[in-house]
Amino acid sequence: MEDCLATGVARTRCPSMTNGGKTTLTNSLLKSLPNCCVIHQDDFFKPQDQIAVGEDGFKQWDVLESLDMEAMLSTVQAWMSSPRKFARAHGVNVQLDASDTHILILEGFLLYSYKPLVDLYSRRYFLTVPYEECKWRRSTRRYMVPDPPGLFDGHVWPMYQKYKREMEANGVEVGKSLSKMRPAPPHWDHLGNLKVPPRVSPPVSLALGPRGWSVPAG
Ligand SMILES: Nc1ncnc2c1ncn2[C@@H]1O[C@H](COP(=O)(O)OP(=O)(O)OP(=O)(O)O)[C@@H](O)[C@H]1O
Ligand SMILES: NC(=O)c1ccc[n+]([C@@H]2O[C@H](CO)[C@@H](O)[C@H]2O)c1
Repeated sequence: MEDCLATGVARTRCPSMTNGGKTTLTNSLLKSLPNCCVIHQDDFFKPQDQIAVGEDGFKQWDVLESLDMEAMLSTVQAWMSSPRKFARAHGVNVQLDASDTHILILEGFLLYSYKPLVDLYSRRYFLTVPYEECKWRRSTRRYMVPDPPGLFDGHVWPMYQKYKREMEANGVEVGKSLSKMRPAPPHWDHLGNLKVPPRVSPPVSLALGPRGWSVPAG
């Protein structure tokens, strides 16, 4: 993540499967990175009465159509048009004496499945935990709408696998060559000096072991 600090404007993403630890990681990064904003994909769930019920009888929370991704994209664009104004409006303490570095973290479970956002990244991360660990963590969670019995195996896990397969098929999977990744645009600081664009590195996959220690994968 330290590469982001060398850039003028950096956008990074912290997606993972459900309960992969992205909120925990994001909160930790927020504490240590200057001028850092976060946008949570979960804040863009549509109202409950707009969530479709599938043939399996489950409310389809884990599909892209259950999220207002246009609204999320607009929020990202608001940050892009003025990171400083966005940070102030969201209560982030803007450090004027530091370099004019601004960082946006997008945190969510379906970030790589919405093309307009996929095209905006400058760093990508994907956290995974094994099935058993994921199922156990999920069983301890209480969402605004509690999971009905069988939701994990009947809907959550199959959708995770489906979208992950699609990501891979679309070339968004981890471990792709550098040339497939676009660098962020150059950025000028407040004195008009061109800042070095971020060094483009391949997306990083962090696989979390059963007790959550992360190791780079692939
Ligand atoms: N490194 C870790 N080791 C062990 N447990 C962890 C670790 N990181 C997160 N957890 C636990 O896993 C659970 C899910 O964590 P977190 O909320 O950060 O995941 P998430 O990916 O944001 O989940 P969701 O998709 O539901 O929003 C929490 O109970 C958290 O305490
Ligand atoms: N945040 C919510 O309102 C909500 C409601 C029902 C289910 N979920 C779950 O959140 C996860 C993503 O963080 C998905 O797996 C949803 O099932 C969220």
